[in-house]
Amino acid sequence: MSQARIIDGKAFAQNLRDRLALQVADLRSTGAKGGQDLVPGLAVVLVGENPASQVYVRSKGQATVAAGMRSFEHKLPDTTDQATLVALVEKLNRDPAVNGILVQLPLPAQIDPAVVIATIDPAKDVDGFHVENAGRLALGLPGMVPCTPLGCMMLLRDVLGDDLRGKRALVLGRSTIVGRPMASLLLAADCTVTIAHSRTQDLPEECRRADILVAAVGRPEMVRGDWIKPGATVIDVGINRVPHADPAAAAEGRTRLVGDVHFAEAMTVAGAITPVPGGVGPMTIACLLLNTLTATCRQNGVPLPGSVPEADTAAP
Ligand SMILES: NC(=O)C1=CN([C@@H]2O[C@H](COP(=O)(O)OP(=O)(O)OC[C@H]3O[C@@H](n4cnc5c(N)ncnc54)[C@H](OP(=O)(O)O)[C@@H]3O)[C@@H](O)[C@H]2O)C=CC1
Ligand SMILES: Nc1nc(=O)c2c([nH]1)NC[C@@H]1CN(c3ccc(C(=O)N[C@@H](CCC(=O)O)C(=O)O)cc3)C=[N+]21
Ligand SMILES: [Mg+2]
Repeated sequence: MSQARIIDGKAFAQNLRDRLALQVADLRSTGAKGGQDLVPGLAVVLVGENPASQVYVRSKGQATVAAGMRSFEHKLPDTTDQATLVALVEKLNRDPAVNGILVQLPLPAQIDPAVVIATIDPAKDVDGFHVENAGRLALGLPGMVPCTPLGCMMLLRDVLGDDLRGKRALVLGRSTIVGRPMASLLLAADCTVTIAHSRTQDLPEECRRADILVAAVGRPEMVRGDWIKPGATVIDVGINRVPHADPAAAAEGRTRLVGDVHFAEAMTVAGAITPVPGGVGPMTIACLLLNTLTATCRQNGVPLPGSVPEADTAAP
């Protein structure tokens, strides 16, 4: 039986991070010569004690420092009110050492994420969640592109290159942070794009038509092998923690990560597929660093280093 190529997002992300670190070092010395502080700074704000969020925030901070950037972590209690968080974001907007701001989601129930995101200076919005950046992406204008879809797009370009053009792409999920921006990026890459969601009729059949399948539903292993077109490229965004496969381990409360795609089944049908873990997740973090570097260059009127990929939609 045929076996899909496994797309090594972890290795791709590490390679990108290595290149970004070289560019950050360059910027640091360029700035030092010109009396300018060009060291990219990323502020990450975490409200509450969600254990998964704590893990992500820690790994973002580590990746930021490893790339030679400055990391500013702000941890606020679960009981923080919206006005306090908005005031912190406004302070970060004014801080010239902070080039990128990320407010970790989800937020506690008393805080409206839309209000907080609207407060972030669009130029520092390295998540690309602000209405201005979302609108720019939808219109095909340059702006900050959400990290996860951007990372998916880099992997697709690596696998398919110019063959992306004209391909039938299906995005499963229509969230504002993954599905919708992903569809915009695929459209900008000249794919023929369908967006599917919980109201889609005959989802398996929609999936089977796709040359490119991007799954972002948050349902463990929902996409089965027989939903996939033979030879298709499958990008699995899902991060789902489920009980360990070994019943004894599961009984001890141990868990494992699975995607939204049934990986073993998909391996026998797809042409290429991202694993979970080690696929899209590491790309999200690398793209956060990329966006932080891009934001720093734009804020300081410095050209993007040549070897840094243009993170914009509009770029063909
Ligand atoms: N690797 C990474 O870096 C990241 C991974 N993730 C992961 O990606 C997944 C998706 O995240 P996110 O977009 O935030 O999720 P949301 O819950 O915001 O959106 C899920 C989408 O999937 C649709 N959906 C849910 N159930 C079904 C179903 N049974 N059939 C068809 N469509 C369905 C929903 O449809 P409707 O709109 O109709 O409700 C919705 O559009 C999660 O597993 C998340 O953990 C998220 C961010 C980053
Ligand atoms: N404002 C904001 N921006 C985000 O980008 C954001 C967020 N909030 N809230 C939560 C989601 C989720 N997310 C992930 C990032 C990295 C991995 C990642 O590195 N995953 C590893 C494994 C991690 C593990 O073992 O738990 C992998 O897939 O290989 C996963 C998920 C970013 N998010
Ligand atoms: Mg700076």
